[in-house]
Amino acid sequence: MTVALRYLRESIAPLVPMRERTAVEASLGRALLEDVTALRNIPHYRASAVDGYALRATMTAGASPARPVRLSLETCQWVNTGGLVEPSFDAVVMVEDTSLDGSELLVSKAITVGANVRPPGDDVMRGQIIAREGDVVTPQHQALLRAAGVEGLLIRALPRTLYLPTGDEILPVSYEGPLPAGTVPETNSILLRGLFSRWGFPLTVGDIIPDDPARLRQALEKNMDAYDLLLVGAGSAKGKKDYTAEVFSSLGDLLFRWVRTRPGRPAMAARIKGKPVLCLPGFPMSSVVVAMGIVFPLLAHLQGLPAEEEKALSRALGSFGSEEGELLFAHSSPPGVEEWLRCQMIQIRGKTIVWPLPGGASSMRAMSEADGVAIIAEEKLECPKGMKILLHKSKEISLERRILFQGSNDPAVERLISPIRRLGCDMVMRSVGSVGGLAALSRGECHLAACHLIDPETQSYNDSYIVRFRGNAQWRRRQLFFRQQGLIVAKGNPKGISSVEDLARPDLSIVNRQPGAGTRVLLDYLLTEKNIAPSFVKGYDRQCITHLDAASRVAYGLADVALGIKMAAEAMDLDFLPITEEPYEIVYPEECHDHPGIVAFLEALEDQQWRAEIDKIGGYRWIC
Ligand SMILES: Nc1nc2c(c(=O)[nH]1)N[C@H]1C(S)=C(S)[C@@H](COP(=O)(O)OP(=O)(O)OC[C@H]3O[C@@H](n4cnc5c(N)ncnc54)[C@H](O)[C@@H]3O)O[C@H]1N2
Ligand code: MOO
Repeated sequence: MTVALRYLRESIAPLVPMRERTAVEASLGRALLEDVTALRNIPHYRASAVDGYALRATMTAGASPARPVRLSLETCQWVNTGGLVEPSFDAVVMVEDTSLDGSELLVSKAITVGANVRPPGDDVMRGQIIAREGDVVTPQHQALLRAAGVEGLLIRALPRTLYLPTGDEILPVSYEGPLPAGTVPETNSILLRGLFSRWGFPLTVGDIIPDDPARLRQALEKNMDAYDLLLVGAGSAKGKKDYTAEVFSSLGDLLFRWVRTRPGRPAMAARIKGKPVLCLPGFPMSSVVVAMGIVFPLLAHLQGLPAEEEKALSRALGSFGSEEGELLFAHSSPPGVEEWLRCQMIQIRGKTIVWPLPGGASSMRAMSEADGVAIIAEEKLECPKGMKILLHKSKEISLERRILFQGSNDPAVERLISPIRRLGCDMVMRSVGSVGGLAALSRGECHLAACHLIDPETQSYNDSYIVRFRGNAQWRRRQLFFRQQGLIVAKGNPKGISSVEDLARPDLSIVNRQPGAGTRVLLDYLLTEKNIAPSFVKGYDRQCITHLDAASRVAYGLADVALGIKMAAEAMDLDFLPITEEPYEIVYPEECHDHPGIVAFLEALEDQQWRAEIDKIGGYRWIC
């Protein structure tokens, strides 16, 4: 990316002249290109600084509370704060230092000439410099400039950018009705608009262009003169309809294609009529990476500003700063590319830990849940657990009030985040299964774990597992609720599934959960109970990590049945055959008991709104 950017800077000249005149009112956030002097004094007349009486100071000589001076009201004049002090007066006495006695004013304080009078130019003198070249206009500047009689400003002009989304499958977000299969709502322009607006640059979004090289060429030719930078969305890779490179080459010089950055690898740029034209790959995260890594610094270059590479990324992300943390687990970075990881961050036992979120360049969820990005250099391949990495933050996070939950996935617990936030704290979650959660807790890698693990020997839940993982540590336990586990099947149960025995039917396939998930332990227990070997269950090795994921695979016909909780079946409008009710329990170390996030978690469990929501969904029974 750095190389691509350098090449762009060398190939594209900054715009000249990059200056424009604008009204003060329209100048917020813009950079001034000249010093600005006041055109009038502030205040521009002699103004009273207080509510009181304007008079001549000599008239108050010797006045004190014990011996007030009596003045005829005719010799002074009431004046409000900010009011004009007539030339015949030279001071204002505060109303608190006076009292009225008929038509006379009793003044109980001696004042000096000029007291409580703001002379013209007291704040700003006409001709004085009140804003300087290089200042970025703030609301405070705007008020000052207008008060000083300034109307227009010479500011640095902004490059005009056009974004052209392309793709036969792309529909406007305003499309009404259910989206036909194979179509995608045009959301990349929403992302870009937001980024440009945060950065303070204008962005125009064009109509969606179908995958037709002639139409793309036409759109570029038509808009070339009106914009300083043109961005084409998608069509960058090797698809049968990826024409962007061909069109760029036919109109100008292709400067580069493919960058050593992931996501964003298929990015390309051309110089057409001396102007930069870039293609942002279609996947949302790829677009973001190219926008932040190339487009944002290019906008600065077009304005003739210095590169300031070390600050560019932080600014592109919103200037939330960066923080170092240790990797929660080992990560393998692909060879030959700089990798942008979307990460979350937590502080535990005085250590800051960071982990990349799952999901590729197409994952919009990972992109929006992340606290920021960490960049793994091209030459770095294996990143061991505990390796220090720098997270460039894209949001404000209060680490001391945030907890990490690892363990069994449960949609009701996921819904606790909002009540926890209402209490001023935060919780981030990793669904690593019940065993994974207890193991993470034993390693000090989370504040809170949750499990529902049946012991096949005793048929009791959790005890033996907790004893095994806890070792000598002190852990607190709390059962939250019972949840119904059962078979999730297609609506109307077309395959006539009725019991666990059916899972061995050759015409059925299941979707399972990952090893260590309580639901998988339960399935193994149920199969053993019925003497069914896993090898007889089709799909036993197909895994997913959440109940909703399992249910969704049944909904899309990718599996006939999954063991899971009722809530997931309901969410996907599927049928549910109850099998058992299990206790769901949370566990946390004694030392975390006073952590504000744990205190908030426990308080949130009493949240009536949350409980009512869960009751409405069904499949849960409260313990207390
Ligand atoms: N055989 C290969 N396939 C792909 C490669 C490759 O090297 N070889 N690269 C992959 C990478 S990396 C990326 S990134 C994408 C880039 O795709 P394109 O730029 O060609 O874009 P499309 O294929 O048209 O779309 C990809 C994806 O993004 C969605 N999209 C496109 N525009 C928008 C928009 N404005 N708003 C929302 N979503 C959009 C589009 O529907 C597709 O789902 O290629 C990989 N493939
Ligand atoms: O580089 Mo692509 O943009 O990995 O997704």
